[in-house]
Amino acid sequence: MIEAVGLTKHYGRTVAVDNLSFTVKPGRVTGFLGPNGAGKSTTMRMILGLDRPTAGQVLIDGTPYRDLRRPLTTVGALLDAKWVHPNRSARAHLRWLAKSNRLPERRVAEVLDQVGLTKVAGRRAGGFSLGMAQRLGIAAALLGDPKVLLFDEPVNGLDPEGILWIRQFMQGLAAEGRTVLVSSHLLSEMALTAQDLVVIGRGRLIAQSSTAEFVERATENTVRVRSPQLDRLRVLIEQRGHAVREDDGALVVAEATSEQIGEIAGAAGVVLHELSPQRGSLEQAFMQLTGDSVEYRTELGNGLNEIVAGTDQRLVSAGR
Ligand SMILES: Nc1ncnc2c1ncn2[C@@H]1O[C@H](COP(=O)(O)OP(=O)(O)OP(=O)(O)O)[C@@H](O)[C@H]1O
Repeated sequence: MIEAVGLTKHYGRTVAVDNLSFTVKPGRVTGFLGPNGAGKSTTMRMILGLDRPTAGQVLIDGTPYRDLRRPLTTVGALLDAKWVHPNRSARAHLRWLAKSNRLPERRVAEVLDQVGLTKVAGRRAGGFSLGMAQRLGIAAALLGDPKVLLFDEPVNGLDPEGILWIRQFMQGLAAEGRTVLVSSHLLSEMALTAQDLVVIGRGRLIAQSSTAEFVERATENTVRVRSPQLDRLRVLIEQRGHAVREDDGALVVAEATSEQIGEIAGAAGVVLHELSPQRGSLEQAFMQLTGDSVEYRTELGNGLNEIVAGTDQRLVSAGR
């Protein structure tokens, strides 16, 4: 479990993280989302004790990082996959990490096996592809068998196979009861990977909820319908009080279910060629809720107040 309470970080006059409170639960993959410059990396660095909060605190299983007696056995992190000596083999890199952190050497073989690098463990890490380097970074994070794992942009630049592997691996770690926090810009990927979300903008909390709830609350549910009798159908639907717009030869009906539209059509004997409920995407929900907090739009408003004005308080409290 990770608990941030009133977490704040100033760099000179820049407020990178501003009174941020959230909880990351064990047994689930939690996506950490926010536009560029939102403060995700700064928050992750504070969780890992690499940056000192200006105010507030963040606890890992109830303890601040700096008070952990053997940090790698509590929390593992992948921040930068290229952080490895290029001439060292993968095995030598992990052995060095294990030794300097007083972890048993048998863990090296175990984690290499876990991430599928056993066969190439003797090769120089500098020659690794990005996908292999990510696996090595994950192996390093797992060395101390920690209950809490942090991944900063783990799928950036990976091919589809690498992305799928990381997704399933993170879900496997969560299924073992671990706490998994993962930041990513790839929203469609996060929609598939993360059960919960913490969304921030300009250092402040925008939403904390399950992924499904986040999408549902921030986007509109519509029904798309096509018919050779489109004009007649449109009149019938509008008579029932639904807002309708036309899109590429189809009608898009707001705030309706496919059952309702099917019944309206059926009762009037109107033939349908398509009747499909449209779910909002994580991208739409994200744009809707973070639109005001994108860093380069600063000149449009008066900074942080804007985000709070655009914040859906129900989402902030949801999932607690
Ligand atoms: N060491 C630093 N010194 C000064 N300002 C910093 C420092 N680190 C971060 N910042 C500023 O703090 C804000 C948050 O940056 P941070 O890197 O945490 O955001 P992010 O959400 O990780 O962004 P991205 O998605 O682009 O990586 C930005 O305005 C950034 O310029």
